[in-house]
Parts: sequence; C-alpha cells; structure tokens
Amino acid sequence: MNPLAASTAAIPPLDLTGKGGFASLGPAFFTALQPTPLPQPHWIGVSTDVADLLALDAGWMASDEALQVFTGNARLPGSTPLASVYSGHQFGVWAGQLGDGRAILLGETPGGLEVQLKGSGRTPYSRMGDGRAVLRSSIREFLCSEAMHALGVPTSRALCVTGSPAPVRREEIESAAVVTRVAQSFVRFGHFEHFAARGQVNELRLLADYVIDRYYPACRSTEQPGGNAYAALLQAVSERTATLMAHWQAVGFCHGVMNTDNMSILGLTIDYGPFQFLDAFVPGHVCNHSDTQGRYAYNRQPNVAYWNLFCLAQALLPLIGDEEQAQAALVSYKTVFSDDFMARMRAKLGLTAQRAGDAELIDHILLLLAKNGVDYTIFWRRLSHAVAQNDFEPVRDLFADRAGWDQWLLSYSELLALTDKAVSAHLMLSSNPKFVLRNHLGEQAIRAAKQGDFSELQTLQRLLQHPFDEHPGHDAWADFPPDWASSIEISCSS
Ligand SMILES: Nc1ncnc2c1ncn2[C@@H]1O[C@H](COP(=O)(O)OP(=O)(O)OP(=O)(O)O)[C@@H](O)[C@H]1O
Ligand SMILES: [Mg+2]
Repeated sequence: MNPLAASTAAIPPLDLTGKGGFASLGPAFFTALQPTPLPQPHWIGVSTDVADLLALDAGWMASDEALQVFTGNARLPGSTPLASVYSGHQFGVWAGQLGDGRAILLGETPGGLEVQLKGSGRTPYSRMGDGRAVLRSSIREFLCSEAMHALGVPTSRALCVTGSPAPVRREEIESAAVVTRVAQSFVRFGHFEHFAARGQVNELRLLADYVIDRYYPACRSTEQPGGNAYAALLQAVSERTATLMAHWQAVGFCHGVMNTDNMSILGLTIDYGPFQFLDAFVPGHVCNHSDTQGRYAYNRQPNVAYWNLFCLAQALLPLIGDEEQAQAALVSYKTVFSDDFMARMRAKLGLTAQRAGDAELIDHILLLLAKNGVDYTIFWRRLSHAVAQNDFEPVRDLFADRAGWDQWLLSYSELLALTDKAVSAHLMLSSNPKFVLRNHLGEQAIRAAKQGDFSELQTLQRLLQHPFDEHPGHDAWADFPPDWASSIEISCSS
C-alpha cells in the first residue's frame, strides 16, 4: 500500500475538528441534529477565496462529495452539526424564542472559523417554517456576502450555494437552495437576550465568558470600565457595531431586517435578506417590502443599531450588575460612529486631512444628492474620475440643480486645493466602488440561474470581487438602474 495515499485519505477535506467552539458551551445552547437531505443537488456558485480561506482542495471542492456535504446530504468526519437557540426583538417588539430555524452549524475549523449551512432543513427552532431557503434569496446572500467583504465591510462570508429541484412554497412555488456561510462566530445579540429573558444567569455568564475569552480578551483587562469585563464587552460590541454602521451608511447599504437576532456580537453584517444598495440617494429609503412602518429605513440604521445595543445592555445587566455602568458602556457609540463615518466620507471626497468645514461640506453634498435624487454609487465614482482628470462636467450632469452643484463645487475645490491631486484621486478610486450589488443586477443573475444559466452570476461575482477596479467592457454593470428596477419588491419572504 502506498503510505502517502493512506495518510492523505486520513485528512478530512474540510477539517471541522476545532475544539472549544460553540459546541463546547453545552446542550443548553443548542440542539445537535443532522441537516435534512435535498434531492438531486447541483452547484450554483462557489467562492474560491473562501475555499482558500478554509484550505479546501480545489479538486475536492469540485467533487460530488463536496456537493453532497454542502447540501446537507453527506456528513463530514469530525463535524458535530447543531442548531443554536436565540431569541430577539423583531421590528421593535419582543418576539420570544427564535433560534436557527433553517441554519445548521456544521462545526469549526481548528483555525476558529465556523461553517454553517442555511436552508438545510427543519430544526427544533423552525416554528412554522419549513427550514428551507429559496434559490433567489440564497444567490443574493452568496453574492452580497462576498461583495461586502471586497468592499471592506465586516461580514459573514459565503463559500458556496447549491440548488435542488425540491419545491419550496413561498408566494409561489420556488426551488430550494443551501448557502454555506463562514464566520468567526454566528453569535447574535439575541443569544444573550434569550438567556436573560429566562433568568438563566449561569448560561448568560457562560456565553459572555465564551465570547470575551475567544473574541474580546482585552475586556479582561482591569483598565476597562470599572474593571467590569461584561461592561467592557458591551462597550466593545457597541463600538464595533458603530463602525459597522459607519461602513453601511458610507457605502449606501440598507440591511432591511435589523432585528436583534440579526445583530452579530462581532459587528459583522449577517443575514442578507431584503438588503439593498441605494440606487438614487433617498435617505428615507426602505428596502424591505414587509417593513411597512419604515423602521429600518437607510437613514435610521445607526439609531436602530443603538436601540438594539440597549437590548443587549438590558440582557447583560445581570452580569454587569450596575445600570450606570451599562449606560456608560454605550456612551462612546455616537462618537465612534460619527468619527468613523466622517473618516469614510472624507476618503470618498479625497480629503487626506481633517479640516474645519469638512462636516458642512459632507452634509451639504448629501443634501444635494437627496434633493436631486442622484445615483449614490455613480456620483462618487464620477467624482473620483473628475478629480483624477480635473473635469467636473460629468458630475454636474447628474444634478438638476446646477447652481446648487456649482456652489458646492466651489467650497469643495477650496479643500481639494490643499491636497495632492494624485493622492486624492487614488484615495477616491479605492474608496468609491464602481460596482455594487444593485437589486436589478442580482435579479438578472437570479433569472438566468433559474433557467440553468450561471454565466451572469459568475460575471457579477467576478466584478464584485474587485469592485474598485475598472473592468473594461463591463460598464453596463456600473450603469444607472433600468426603470424596472424600482418595481422589484424584496420582502422577508426568503
Ligand atoms: N423557512 C424558514 N424555516 C424555518 N425557520 C425560518 C425560516 N425562515 C426564517 N426562519 C427563522 O425565523 C427567524 C427570523 O428569520 P430571519 O429571516 O431573520 O433569519 P434567517 O434569514 O432565516 O437566518 P439568518 O439570520 O441565520 O441569516 C429565525 O429564527 C429564522 O431561523
Ligand atoms: Mg435572521
């Protein structure tokens, strides 16, 4: 027998034997179970970047075994699949127990990455749901996770999507799909709220200690607020969340369902449902058709995140022990958000230093963009080229209110004159993406994929992987949305 062959066979293709991960918390936190198989699976999309991150062999990734594993039809050696329990506030109202109703954690790599299937069948937390995800929403989650990563926004990643002809009932009959997601942790605010609501303080402490030890070890330092590690945790989560909000607002991303069960304890973007990148800059834009009150409108996101942090603070209160300390932990949210947002906007404007007048300039341009209904992504990209080429006419063309634009350009030019043009242009072209996952682009990829044509999905994936590059010949993907784009209705149904 060839000894080499024997040793390679012993190495699992995806090593999920990581120890001390979520499964080590014990049965109060999850139910161990297997995914429910789906018939006749096929590949929809794969991210080679994430495959590399997981050190997956390209040959294995292309194999039928991988297809079966990531559809939930075959077991990986060493994996201990589980669905976790959490609760949460949905649309501002306490919703009680939720949990992974259609997500199953396969396990964790020795490097500390959790690998999770979404859409892999019912769990004890499915409530009325079928445990499935449809092809349309799975493609959106897959593409957007990777697009956000390429934009530099903290996010869960997506390794792949597989599809199956199995019918899934939504407004109409659709087909099933499974997304394989990857993150350091899928723990949500809602996990803490769950144990707090039940008065299970021991479990609450176990969870908080687990999160601190693994992800926020600096919170153990006595320098932290009042020497209270749990208050320090709250502050650290609050600041990461503030940074995430600054990213979202600057890039024009609407999440759509900012329920506390969709808020990551690591400040990652998780749960890509009815999200949308803004087309025209409409500050009050609501991307989720089910959000009739506009609770999660684009311009409300930073405040909603703050509200959600109050829910987390409430949940951590039994551990923090003192209401004042809990409140103090949230104080830095506003300055972290606004400092980070301003820094991002300055970079979008090519301003390399902080100067008096920045804030006014930024407020003013956002007001003009809103008044003129200017396309958000196109504006920033054109402005970047305008600075590079010293020709602002193509930007001016975007505004009905030419006088308003001219006036703004005057003040902008004064600040720009203080910087090196080449440096500004470079900064702008690497801060203002040419390509974002607009709704209509996702829709086109989905329509083609439903017909078995994955070329559009692959093109889009390639462009979104390098959103700051020019990609000659692909200007159509960076163009204004077609008229029909505004009629796309994305709801919670997924
Ligand atoms: N089809 C379904 N079957 C079972 N449970 C579901 C289904 N759709 C949603 N849920 C559950 O309803 C709750 C809220 O759903 P939400 O849309 O926020 O999450 P999700 O998209 O399913 O998953 P995630 O947050 O993990 O990305 C969660 O507990 C979720 O597991
Ligand atoms: Mg969710």
